[in-house]
Amino acid sequence: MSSVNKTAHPFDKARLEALLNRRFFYAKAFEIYGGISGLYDYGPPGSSLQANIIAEWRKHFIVEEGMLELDTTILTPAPVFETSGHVARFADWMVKDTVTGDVLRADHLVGGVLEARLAGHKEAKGLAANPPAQDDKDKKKRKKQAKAAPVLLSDEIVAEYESTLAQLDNYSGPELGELCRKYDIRNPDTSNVVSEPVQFNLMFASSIGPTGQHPGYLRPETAQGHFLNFARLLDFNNGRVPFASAQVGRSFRNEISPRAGLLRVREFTMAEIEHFVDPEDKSHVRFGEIKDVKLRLLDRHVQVSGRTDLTEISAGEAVARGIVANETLAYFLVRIYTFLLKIGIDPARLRFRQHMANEMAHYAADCWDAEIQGSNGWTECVGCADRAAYDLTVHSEKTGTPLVVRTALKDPIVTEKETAEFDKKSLGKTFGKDTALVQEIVNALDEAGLLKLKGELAQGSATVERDGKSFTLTPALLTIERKTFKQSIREFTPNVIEPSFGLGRILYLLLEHTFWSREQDVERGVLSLPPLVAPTKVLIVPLSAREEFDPLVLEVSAKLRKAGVFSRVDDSNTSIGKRYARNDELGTPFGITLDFASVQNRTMTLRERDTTDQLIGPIDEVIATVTELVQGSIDWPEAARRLPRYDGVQAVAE
Ligand SMILES: Nc1ncnc2c1ncn2[C@@H]1O[C@H](COP(=O)(O)OP(=O)(O)OP(=O)(O)O)[C@@H](O)[C@H]1O
Repeated sequence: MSSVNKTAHPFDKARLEALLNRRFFYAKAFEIYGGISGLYDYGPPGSSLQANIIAEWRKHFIVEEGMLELDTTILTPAPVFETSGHVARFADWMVKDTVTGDVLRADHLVGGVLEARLAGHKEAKGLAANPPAQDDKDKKKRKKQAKAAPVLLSDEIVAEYESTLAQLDNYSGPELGELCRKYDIRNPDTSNVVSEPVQFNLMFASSIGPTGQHPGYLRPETAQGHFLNFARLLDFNNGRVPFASAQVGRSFRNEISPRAGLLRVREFTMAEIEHFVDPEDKSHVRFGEIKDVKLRLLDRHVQVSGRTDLTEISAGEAVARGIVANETLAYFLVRIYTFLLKIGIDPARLRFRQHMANEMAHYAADCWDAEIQGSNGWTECVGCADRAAYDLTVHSEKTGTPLVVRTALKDPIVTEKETAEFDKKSLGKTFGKDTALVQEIVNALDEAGLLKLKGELAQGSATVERDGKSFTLTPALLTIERKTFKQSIREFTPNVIEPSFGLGRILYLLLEHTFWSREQDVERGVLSLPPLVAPTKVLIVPLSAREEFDPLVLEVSAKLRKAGVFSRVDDSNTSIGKRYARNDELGTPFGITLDFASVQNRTMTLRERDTTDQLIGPIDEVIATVTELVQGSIDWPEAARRLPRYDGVQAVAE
């Protein structure tokens, strides 16, 4: 079989972006009206790719883990986000160019400028270390580089910049303003000074109903829909925890200056899981199945020292050593990891980074982000947080709805305590309208207070007082006795562990990870998408448009459809090589060629995208083989053992 060199050409982002645009994976929305930053439409291959990622996500999480699926509304009344804290705190810091008024996100500005300076420093160091220019071309290149002004920095400043970058998510607005002044950070587009950072809430406000009587927001995450339905979900799950709910849906964030394509947009699809668990038992029944899987972790202690080296450690050890807070959180980190690998993310460019203590949401107990490395550096693609009992508690307090779990205790708790019992009739006769007040005073007493009162009553009478009024009690009105209580129900608010996926970020970085160009021709881009998520699984290519091919094309299409394999026919007038090249760009993993031999002998060839190797066999055998390839039950070397290699002339792609 042919070997493939996927790294013959360095990754070229511009080439990938041109491909994605040409093949309409996605494009700026409202383009003919000039477009709006941060809004994108997905075209046919992008939509299919996203749908296939979601289908696998549903299988991997909802089906495999028996989760409860939800589809809750996007439009949300304002009180929900007032209670959840989003109205007060779901905000970023922005600065304004003091001359042009351009708006920039403060942490991104600081990060971008410091990173550029460090890159310039590295370049300047490289230039200084280089031997003198060899020829005129080299001289010109050096001159051009010098113009771009890479500046050498002192070791001290390099260390300061690196430590600032490592903690960028930690800074408050005033601290970001201070950094801008200290390091003279200006708008890179204009070199103008920027204003002091001010907070900007990222939610899109709206109003519900014709008179605007219900202010609302477009949700910035799907999570609140899970929490508000908690009582129903718990009931659906027969009153027991742990269980998880899951939802795939749109979220909206009015990002300050979205500039990174699909990585930062204003409307995006999220897939979120809320796993409700007993706060006293965060073990996971299936932890044993995954405990030996190794993860690449960047924990907070490493980051504090400004380092970024990864610890490769099994999930079991990470929990045992207290690096990951509990089994359930570690279980989800592994499940996120296996999902991302399945859809084609390169494991060498995937890590889990722990949030620093003050970077976490104020209520979170621990938080890890699955970060994927791409041409923009490391990007958070999945947040995995232990949100403790925060959300259920605040919604319950606000609405008065109990959002708790009640479980029968195996060993009931037996307690003894002094208990006051009133003779209500006599009490009413004696104290009239003050009866309730007297009861309130006695009921508010603690154990010591009740014992004191009991002693006084044993002497004949006792006096209680409030607000200058005093009341005399006798054993005929009140008795205090020691009683035994048995508690057989435990009531608690569950904690929530939340894996939250941004599908657009994953999709774009997957495209980066799978893109390469053929060694012999850099123009021939390929997307090596796994069959599992590839938009089209099989391309059917009739050698010519002659009518005698039609029945075969129909037959093969129908048989693939019956086998559940999504195929497309390309009977355009271009050469077979061009048709395959086009589908390599679309990530189609397999191609079937129908030629004259197919008509005569009922054979057809099967091509694999990455190697361009071809096999040949009877139509039904090829269909059976490609079906298994698409299902992932066999790989290409196994297919090559089943079917003879084909080196014919007509159907070869090159
Ligand atoms: N503006 C956005 N565009 C695309 N995806 C996003 C955006 N904001 C968040 N996401 C996705 O949603 C996931 C969960 O959201 P979360 O609130 O944890 O992100 P975040 O910490 O606010 O992200 P960031 O710090 O990058 O703005 C993220 O891991 C990411 O994949």
